[in-house]
Amino acid sequence: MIIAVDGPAASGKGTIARALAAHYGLPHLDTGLLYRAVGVTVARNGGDPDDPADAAAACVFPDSLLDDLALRSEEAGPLASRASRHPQVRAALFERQRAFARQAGGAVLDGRDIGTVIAPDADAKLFVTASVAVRAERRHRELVARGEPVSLAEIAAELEARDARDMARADAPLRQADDADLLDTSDLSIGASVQRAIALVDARLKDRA
Ligand SMILES: Nc1ncnc2c1ncn2[C@@H]1O[C@H](COP(=O)(O)OP(=O)(O)OP(=O)(O)O)[C@@H](O)[C@H]1O
Ligand SMILES: Nc1ccn([C@@H]2O[C@H](COP(=O)(O)O)[C@@H](O)[C@H]2O)c(=O)n1
Repeated sequence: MIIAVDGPAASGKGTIARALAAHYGLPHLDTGLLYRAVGVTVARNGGDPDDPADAAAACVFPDSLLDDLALRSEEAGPLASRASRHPQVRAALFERQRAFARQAGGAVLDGRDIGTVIAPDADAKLFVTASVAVRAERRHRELVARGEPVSLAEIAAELEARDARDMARADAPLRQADDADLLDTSDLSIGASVQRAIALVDARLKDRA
């Protein structure tokens, strides 16, 4: 069984994807981390994430980088978003994600193009969203707890700019797949969001049985 979870930045898709993976006993891949690894590698190489050659050269990185806390920083999101616009970067990361999705027994993947490009044949697809204000508050709380001093206004502006860039790119833009279920978590707790996600996936699986 393949479950695709897509949505804009800080919508809660990673939280939901991890919970679904635990619930159904499936492995989980946070595909945003791969793009964050590319963005951070470009920066560490002294390159420009807007330059296709610099970004493509950063697609080879050690797996250990995926555990680096720098990838979870506020700066890494925009770097990833800028690098991820280039078709060369998307092509370089495609097979790794596709193979993860197709492994025996299935998987849960979250990102921006899982339901549309990486696993268009997924058994269940969720498009997780929330208002910008709610997403900014959640991300702000997270960063403050980690000791990263960023203002709420700065976070909201960064989220909006990143979503606009992710939706506007020509290759694999952020969008809800035609057959994805929309899950707006703006007014839902984490627990309620997860319960709703499980109900939506169960309904899709029942339809397919
Ligand atoms: N329904 C919810 N209610 C309150 N907080 C939530 C909810 N869902 C997620 N959060 C919190 O919001 C923050 C962002 O959630 P999460 O990391 O799952 O989002 P994401 O969409 O995967 O983000 P990213 O785009 O950075 O990968 C986290 O601190 C998480 O604990
Ligand atoms: N499937 C994906 C996943 C991510 N991206 C890009 O990476 C950025 C960071 O992703 P997070 O989920 O960690 O926030 C994101 O803004 C996208 O530009 C992608 O293109 N495709």
